[in-house]
Amino acid sequence: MPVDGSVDRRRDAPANLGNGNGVVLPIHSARRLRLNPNTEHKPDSYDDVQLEFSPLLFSSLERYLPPTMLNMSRDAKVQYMREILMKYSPEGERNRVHRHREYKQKIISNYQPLHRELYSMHATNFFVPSFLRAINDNSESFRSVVSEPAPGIFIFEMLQPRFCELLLSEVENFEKWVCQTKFRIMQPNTMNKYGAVLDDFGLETMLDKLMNDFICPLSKVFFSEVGGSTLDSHHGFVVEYGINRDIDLGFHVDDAEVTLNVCLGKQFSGGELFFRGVRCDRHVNSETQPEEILDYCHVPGRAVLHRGRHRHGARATTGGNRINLILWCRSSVFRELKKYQKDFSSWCGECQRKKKERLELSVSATKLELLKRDEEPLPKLFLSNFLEI
Ligand SMILES: O=C(O)CCC(=O)C(=O)O
Ligand SMILES: [Fe+2]
Repeated sequence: MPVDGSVDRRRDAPANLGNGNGVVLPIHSARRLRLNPNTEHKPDSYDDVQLEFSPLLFSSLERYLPPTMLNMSRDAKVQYMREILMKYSPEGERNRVHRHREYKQKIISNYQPLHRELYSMHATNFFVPSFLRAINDNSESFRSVVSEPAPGIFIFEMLQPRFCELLLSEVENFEKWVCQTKFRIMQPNTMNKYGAVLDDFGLETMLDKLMNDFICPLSKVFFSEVGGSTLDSHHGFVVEYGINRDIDLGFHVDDAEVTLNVCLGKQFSGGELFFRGVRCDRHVNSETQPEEILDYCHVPGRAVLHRGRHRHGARATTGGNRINLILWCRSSVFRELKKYQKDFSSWCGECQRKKKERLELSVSATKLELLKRDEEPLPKLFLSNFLEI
């Protein structure tokens, strides 16, 4: 925890521009964008286009193009869409995204993956059967494999030991390459110095599938009030603790709506996660209530799923090495809507507590008022109205 005991707010990790939701404003009256996307249209792929916006954004926006433009050349469509996007994205942000794309491209075209099978989703090789079954069935069957030791913290067996081994060895191989080539890589976030961003060396597509097909079904059920039904981008990384690595992790909230944290191994002691209740921006440093305290011991292969705003930290890893896979899942829709709201009592523990307090106060004030009225003779009109009801 920082010296003043406050919660660290993590700086935005490399932002993904999302899937283009909301970029549907008419620009030229002659060539207006559609209000609703043409879901039947199969957009072009823009993967090879080296521009300041994500290729996915172009593909999504293409569905909103005026019908007359759909059969135009890809270059013409790019030019038109880029003009629109430039109007909505500040220059600093565009440059940052552009530089980050170049950085990733440089890594991906030089780094030779060790285990290619990790780079696309092979669900039956990655996940334990109980998890797969629960996802494939329905929301009722999640409940049988998931435990909830404190409200909003869900624990379940997720990854096969073999998958954990392969991922650990891929990360080791990547770090060896970084060391040999002296490539300067970005740290996973503002607080973890050790570890690597998996999205940056080619695992982005696989992690996107992990979020969409395996985390979204759970977060729709468990976290719908914080954007769990509209997750549309992620930041995926591993964190490493032990000797010559990070020791612990201070009290913080994640830059995520929903966080998946799975222990990959290896052997370690200590490193427990501690949770202290969910908070909105305004209440992030408010007191913890006794019922909000939970300590959790990591077990390899086992996952913890929680709201990004659930305040937490990790205690010192006192022996061995601990490596965890973290997937911060974000919802651009939720972030946009949040700007217009003040009351977060559907998920912030402190907003809830304050609301309850206000309600109790107003109930006792009403009771007092009624008692006072009881003592006075009731006016006729009031009495007859009352009797009619
Ligand atoms: O070390 C852990 O398990 C927690 C990591 C974490 O909270 C984070 O990276 O956001
Ligand atoms: Fe975290």
